[in-house]
Amino acid sequence: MAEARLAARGLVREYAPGTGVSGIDLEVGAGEIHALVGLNGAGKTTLMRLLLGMLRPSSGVATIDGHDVVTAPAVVWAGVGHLVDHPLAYSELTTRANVAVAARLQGLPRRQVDAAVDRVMAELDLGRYADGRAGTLSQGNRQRIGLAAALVHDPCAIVLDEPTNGLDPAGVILLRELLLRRGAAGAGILVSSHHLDEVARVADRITVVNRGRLVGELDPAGVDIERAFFALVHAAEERRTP
Ligand SMILES: Nc1ncnc2c1ncn2[C@@H]1O[C@H](COP(=O)(O)OP(=O)(O)OP(=O)(O)O)[C@@H](O)[C@H]1O
Repeated sequence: MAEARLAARGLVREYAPGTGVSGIDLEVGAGEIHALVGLNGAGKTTLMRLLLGMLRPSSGVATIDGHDVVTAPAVVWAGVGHLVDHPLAYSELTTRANVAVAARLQGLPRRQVDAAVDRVMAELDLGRYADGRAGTLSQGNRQRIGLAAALVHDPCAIVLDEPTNGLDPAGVILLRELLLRRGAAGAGILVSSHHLDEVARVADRITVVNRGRLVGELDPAGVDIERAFFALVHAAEERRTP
């Protein structure tokens, strides 16, 4: 069987008792869009940081294409794209220069950069801001730069934490189509969101995180996804009550 693009096995990372994540087993296969949903503070960002090697687990293993993230070689990281926390954009550089720098930092050969930058800027409708300094752009357009920077090198493992943050309805649709296109092309995509209806439109699987644990899955084709979400969360809370 093919290696999962992203996998967590028994991942634990506690900040203080009862915080962080615990006992996480998760896989994102090639061509799969896997969404994480959960209340504020549930542990989604922590899990994504562990999967990206930004945080060391207390125990357990995170892998990308079968490589432990702690020791994965550069060639593996060249196939990873992520946007976790705030989009990183150099405010004095133009939009185009920011995305080009990201492409180079992610190992794209110099001769491929211009075409890749053009392509991803078109995907995110950033063309009209290409020569504007990032520091002068709106929050939503800076988010688009962050997404373009994460995706410019055509990664096969993608991790996006609340990628619709700040996006207008047109941006949400562009992102949706982009994710579906990348998934269909074989990328494994892990995405978190608070927008259950939007998640249901793109995700193949939806996993619910509650108090640092995975507590169940939602059917993306289900009729009342909000109700199903709260049912899982409440059931998890009741199991915790002594
Ligand atoms: N650096 C840190 N130090 C201490 N506690 C932390 C730290 N980062 C996160 N936590 C705690 O770990 C838990 C999970 O936080 P995390 O940011 O992963 O949740 P989240 O699901 O991404 O939340 P949100 O939806 O609000 O973004 C919370 O209780 C949070 O307070």
